[in-house]
Amino acid sequence: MPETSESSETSEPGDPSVILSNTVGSFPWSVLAERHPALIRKVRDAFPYGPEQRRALDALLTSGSEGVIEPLGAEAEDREQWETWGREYFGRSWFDVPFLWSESYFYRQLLEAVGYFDPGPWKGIDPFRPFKLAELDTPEADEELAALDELVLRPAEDQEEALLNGSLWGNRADLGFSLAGGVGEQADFQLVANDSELLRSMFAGGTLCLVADNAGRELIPDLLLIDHLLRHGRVERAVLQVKPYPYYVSDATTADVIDALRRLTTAKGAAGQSGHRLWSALTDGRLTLRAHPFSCAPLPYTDMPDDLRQEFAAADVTVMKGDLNYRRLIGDRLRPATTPFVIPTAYFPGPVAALRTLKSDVIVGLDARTEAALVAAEEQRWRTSGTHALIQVRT
Ligand SMILES: O=P(O)(O)OC[C@@]1(O)O[C@H](CO)[C@@H](O)[C@@H]1O
Repeated sequence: MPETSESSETSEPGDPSVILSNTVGSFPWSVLAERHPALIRKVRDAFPYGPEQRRALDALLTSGSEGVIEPLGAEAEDREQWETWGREYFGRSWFDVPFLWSESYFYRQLLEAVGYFDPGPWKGIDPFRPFKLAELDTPEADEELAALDELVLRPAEDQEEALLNGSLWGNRADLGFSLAGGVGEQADFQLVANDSELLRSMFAGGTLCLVADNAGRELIPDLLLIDHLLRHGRVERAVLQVKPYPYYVSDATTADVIDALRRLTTAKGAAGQSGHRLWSALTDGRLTLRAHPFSCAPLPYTDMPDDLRQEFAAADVTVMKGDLNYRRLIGDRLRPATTPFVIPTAYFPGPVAALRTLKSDVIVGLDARTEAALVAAEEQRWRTSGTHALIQVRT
């Protein structure tokens, strides 16, 4: 089993333990101790930030590895919000508080360091944008879009299956996905749970809420799937939830949706047509964007505010994309992998599906044989390697 720690302050009686980051060598520890410093250096190199921002980035580097969690600056508009979300963690080591919380707060602090929210020249400059844009501009992205020309010649059902797979595998760590490959041969091989038939039976003309994950080469297939579902009357309306500000490096914001749409509308053939249809769907309201502040909250969806709860309740099906949304949907806690998916999602106010490649320790809904086979083949590496995926549904 992956290494975890238990904290009497974070685990309710009878509940599985909340994942912390204080076990050296564990996955969460590696994210804080290795990934975050590497990301700070990457961002530092990607922009000609002045001395003030560089100093702040260096301070975050030091704080993250050997310091304690500090509150946001007095002028930060969301200072109070973050206090509500976890003032008890201020003054503690980043490694000793829930992994979900410290990871989220790291991104908020990184934006603080580069002046993303401050009045001034760097306001609103997404520190991750160069990496997101680069993904849209690759020969692989061109090939994937060109492959749509053949896909649209196939029966609508096959297209839907391929696009669902494209959306799922777009979430892979390497962001590779293939719309062309026979309907997901490789994907099926690596799926550890597959409720795709059930999910597709829920596309029955109502409202789809798709909670987006990454921009770039994950968002493109998400948009293509939405276009297909709208075009074929599989859903009447779609709501695409994105992040209100840059988060977890590549999470999609409204600006990223626009970049992805531009990439589509300027493509030739079927991809271009799809882009134009999506553009119209946004303008006539069949597709709407939402960027709720809770989308960047360091908390599980069990704690969502009422207005967001109502939004999910109004959807006929909500599709949660990606690993982080999965952690937030079921709670960032270690449960037995065979726990039925319906148990940790019972609170969710409507039918919900998870489309996720496995990139962190949490998982539920496996059958015992699948888990045993995975462990026999890979010990626990399958949980975090990004080479396995799942589609799980709670009706
Ligand atoms: O939500 P995504 O994009 O699928 O994955 C995000 C993610 O891999 O990033 C973290 C590491 O930084 C993991 O803990 C996490 O779940």
